[in-house]
Amino acid sequence: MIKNQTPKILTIAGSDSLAGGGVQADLATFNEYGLFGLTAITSIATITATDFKVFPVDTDVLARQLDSIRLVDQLAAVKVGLLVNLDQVKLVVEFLKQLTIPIVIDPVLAVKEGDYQQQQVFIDFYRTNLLPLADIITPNISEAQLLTNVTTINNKADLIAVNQQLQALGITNVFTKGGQRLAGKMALDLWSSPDGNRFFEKPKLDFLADVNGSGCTLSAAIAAGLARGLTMEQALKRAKDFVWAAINHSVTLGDQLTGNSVWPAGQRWENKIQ
Ligand SMILES: Nc1ncnc2c1ncn2[C@@H]1O[C@H](COP(=O)(O)OP(=O)(O)O)[C@@H](O)[C@H]1O
Ligand SMILES: Cc1ncc(COP(=O)(O)O)c(C=O)c1O
Repeated sequence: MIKNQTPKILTIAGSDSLAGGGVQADLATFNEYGLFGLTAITSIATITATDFKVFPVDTDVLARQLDSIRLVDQLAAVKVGLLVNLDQVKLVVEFLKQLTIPIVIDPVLAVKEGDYQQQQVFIDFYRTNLLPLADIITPNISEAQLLTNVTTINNKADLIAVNQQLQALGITNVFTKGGQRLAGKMALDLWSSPDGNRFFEKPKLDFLADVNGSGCTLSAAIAAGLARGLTMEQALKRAKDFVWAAINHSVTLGDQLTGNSVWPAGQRWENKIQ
């Protein structure tokens, strides 16, 4: 048998039928990076014109998916997205503890697609037990606030303050996304590492009301870059450019849906049409 050594990468996340975010975005991103993507699905999210709902997968079913992933040799990295309840967090903590590969956690605790927000008891457990296992976490501003006692984030100094609190939890790298939520002409994010703070900025794409899947795509791209052997700095820079192109080429799904779904093929498509 010919051995195909394409690097393998895992996402543990929910399904998004509109395919802006969730495992759909993750797999599409992994493909763009030339990786073979595996999935452990935690939930099914449904987005309609009026609401965002999440239906958890049974704990046993998630456990079985993780058991089959354990049979896979040499995963190159893992990304964690939407986890829905404490049992899921506990399972994922035990799974991640056995790994020695880069772990990227996107703490999906509040989404712009609806009024979904996790309970405090969940957040407390998640913060103490799951997040310190990550090589990097990628909260948006709302999530960074939920995870700390910082109540307002309006500028660079606030981003630095919130990242400091998150690092104090034992998390080595924190990448907080100002994104669309932070006022200004630039989409500004802050990476804090043991070596200090570094801002990432790109012009804000203001042609649309909302972008679905930008956070999922960014974290998947960071994990993919690390799986490809990039340094953290290189992986972040590449991911920021990648998600910018994915937003720039996002797809309008229908007049009744407020946001576009990001398209991870954006950067490749850009190169093709130039
Ligand atoms: N309108 C935009 N134009 C350019 N970049 C954006 C825009 N909105 C978000 N981003 C970038 O996309 C990435 C994901 O951020 P964000 O959308 O805030 O995440 P989330 O989906 O978790 O809320 C960040 O790098 C952010 O700066
Ligand atoms: C399964 C799932 N995870 C995460 C998200 C968050 O997406 P975003 O990347 O827009 O933060 C969504 C949003 O639709 C989702 O459906």
